[in-house]
Parts: sequence; C-alpha cells; structure tokens
Amino acid sequence: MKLNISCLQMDITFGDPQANFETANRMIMDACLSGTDIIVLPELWTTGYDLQNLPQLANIQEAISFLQEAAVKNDIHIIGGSVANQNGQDIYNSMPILAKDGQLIHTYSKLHLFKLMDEHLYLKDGHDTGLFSLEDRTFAGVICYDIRFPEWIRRHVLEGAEVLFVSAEWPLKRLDHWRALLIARAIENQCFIVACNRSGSDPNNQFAGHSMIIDPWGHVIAEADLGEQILQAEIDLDQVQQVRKTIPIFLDRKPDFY
Ligand SMILES: NC(=O)CCC(=O)C(=O)O
Repeated sequence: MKLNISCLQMDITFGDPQANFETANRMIMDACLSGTDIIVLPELWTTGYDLQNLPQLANIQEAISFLQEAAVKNDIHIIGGSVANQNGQDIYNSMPILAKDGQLIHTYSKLHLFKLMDEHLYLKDGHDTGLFSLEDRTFAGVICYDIRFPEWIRRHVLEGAEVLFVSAEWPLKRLDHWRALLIARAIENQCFIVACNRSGSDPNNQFAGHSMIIDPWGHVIAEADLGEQILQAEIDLDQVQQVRKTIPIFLDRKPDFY
C-alpha cells in the first residue's frame, strides 16, 4: 500500500490562532494541489508555545472543525499536529486524528512533558497511547519530546504501528539530537517515521525545521531545510515487512531479559 504524505512545516505565529489557521489553510491547499493522502501538522500549531495565555487561547473544538472541513473537502486524512485542549482546569497538548470522512478517530495527549520549555508548569500529561487505524492499517502519533523515550515508541510498534507520526516544535540548538533520534527510532523499530517540525522562531527559541520522512531501513527519503515549506514523499508500507524479513529483530528479541 502506497501513501503520499505531506508535512506542513509551518512558521507558527506566537499566540495568534487566526493567523495560524490562515497559514494552515494556505498550506493544506498547496499540498493538495500536488496530490496527497495524509497531511501532518506540527505541535501546538494554533498558538505556538504561548503557554501563559493558553487558558484564553485553547480551543481544540475550533481546530477540529477546521480540520474536519479540510479533510472532507480535500479527501485527505489529517494528523492534526497538536493543539491546546482544555478540560476543566486542565490543559493537555493533544493531537487530533481525522479520517477523510471528517471523523475524529483518535485524540492523543502528549505523555512526556518537556520541562526545559516549561510544559510541566502549564500542561497535564495524557494517559492514552497514540495508536489508531486508517485504511485497515495501524499507525501511531506521538509529540516531540516523546521521541526521547524508546520504550514508548516500541510499545506502539509492538502493538502494530507501521508508521510513526511525530509532531514537534524542536529547537534548532538540538537539531543533531532530532535527526539522530528519529533515524534511530526508524532503524530500531523497522517502521516509517514521518516527523513534522515547525520553522521560524518565538520569543524563546529558534526552531529547527528539518521535517523528515524516514523509511524502515533508516534511509532519510525526504528532509526539509530551515524555512516554511511542505515536505512531500510517497511511502510504501510493504517495505516494513521486507525489512523485518531481512533482519528479523521482532523474532530475535528476548523480552524475558529486558
Ligand atoms: N516541544 C518539545 O517537546 C521539545 C523537545 C526538545 O526540544 C527536546 O530536546 O527533547
């Protein structure tokens, strides 16, 4: 099964959802012009890291309605990056997944909060996996800092994920970690990694861009540069089983020892 993927490497405007909806709309239209099956957005794409103002800005329903309309109009599945998701007093960093018929099929909330960017002061951690199914195949979505936890990613792959979608706001100063971690996660799990980062800067960080699409052998099949752009590639899910036959790590692993 072949899928055309588009990562929208947006330059997010700090604390301005309206501007960000306009950017996302323009980029979705552009991505669809060249034909795409799945669109992926970055982390906190409606607000950026304007954490202090999230109680006023958080509106996951507005983002879901926007994405539902885009999914149906363009006949595309959408991995909705993440948006601030208020539930009572608590705010989660949540990834909505929309099927092309507009159905919200899953919402994953970031499990590992990143203290270096103060997430633990403003956000709550989620308690569900990022697993979901589309077109009878199993996928998973995780958010940014989650990729530093190989056990978390492995759990999703052991439960069937063939493609891991990553939405991020990863700073430029750790670009080397971003690339190395994503390539390692692809090689050790023999799965596709589709990682959508943001570009641009906010008052505290310059972001790395460098969205990447990596195959189950660890080859980088597409990589963006620093600026705002749409990264597109076709992936062939049959490659997952081919790689797992060549080096059968899932047959050879010894879970009794670890
Ligand atoms: N938004 C994030 O979770 C950033 C994670 C990060 O920068 C890291 O180094 O890890």
